[in-house]
Amino acid sequence: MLTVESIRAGYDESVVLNDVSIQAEVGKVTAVLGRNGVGKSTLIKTIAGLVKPSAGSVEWMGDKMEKKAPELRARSGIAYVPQGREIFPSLTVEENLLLGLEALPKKERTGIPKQVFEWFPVLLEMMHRKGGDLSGGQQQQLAIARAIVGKPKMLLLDEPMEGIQPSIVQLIQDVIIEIAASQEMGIILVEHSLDLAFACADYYYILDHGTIVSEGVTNVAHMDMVKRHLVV
Ligand SMILES: Nc1ncnc2c1ncn2[C@@H]1O[C@H](COP(=O)(O)OP(=O)(O)OP(=O)(O)O)[C@@H](O)[C@H]1O
Repeated sequence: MLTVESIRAGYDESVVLNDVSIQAEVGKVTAVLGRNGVGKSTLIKTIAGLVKPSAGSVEWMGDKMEKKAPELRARSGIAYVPQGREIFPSLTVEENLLLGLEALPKKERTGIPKQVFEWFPVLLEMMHRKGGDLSGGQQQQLAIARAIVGKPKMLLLDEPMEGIQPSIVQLIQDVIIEIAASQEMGIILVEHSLDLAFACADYYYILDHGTIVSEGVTNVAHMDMVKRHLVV
């Protein structure tokens, strides 16, 4: 279980998140929704350790995390895939994936798990191409796959479907659902599209003006109410 409790965080003088609390479970997809600029990425970066909170706590599998460096959080099973497909463009697909193994202890680095290519077959076809030569959708698949090879227990995905063609959006959604169903990983999905989030998440939180204004299970009954929070 990942528990974010009463987090206050931001940049320099500006407070972006104020008293934000969320929980995410292994085996479940937890969506963080909200309009542009409300602080979704800041929340996920606070969990990953890239933004330091000025108050509140982040607890992961019983350990306090808020003072731990991003590398230590990664080693404890929290993987972060930032917005904008940050892969290494001059390295091949294979080299990018091998770098993902670095999150594991040395003795567990036994090669790229085959499952990754079952989820993202295009990466097998493109193994020896440079990351920078892949399409946007292929780069996004590589970014997610690179996180998965490190066998995280909680995967933080920041708008993984943004600007991607519909067929790849569907594929990424299917993989997100399968990953959670495997019960070995949880996912926190930052998303601004209600439809995409509700298509794969079990539970949702809505951020607005730096606080959580609504949360619940992702069922049809909640959709209208959620929509009201998301319209500008
Ligand atoms: N590095 C930074 N330095 C200063 N301010 C920042 C920084 N990153 C984000 N902000 C500001 O913090 C606020 C929240 O940004 P954040 O990226 O967390 O929102 P978001 O909900 O993820 O937005 P989007 O949906 O557009 O990605 C915005 O006002 C943004 O301009």
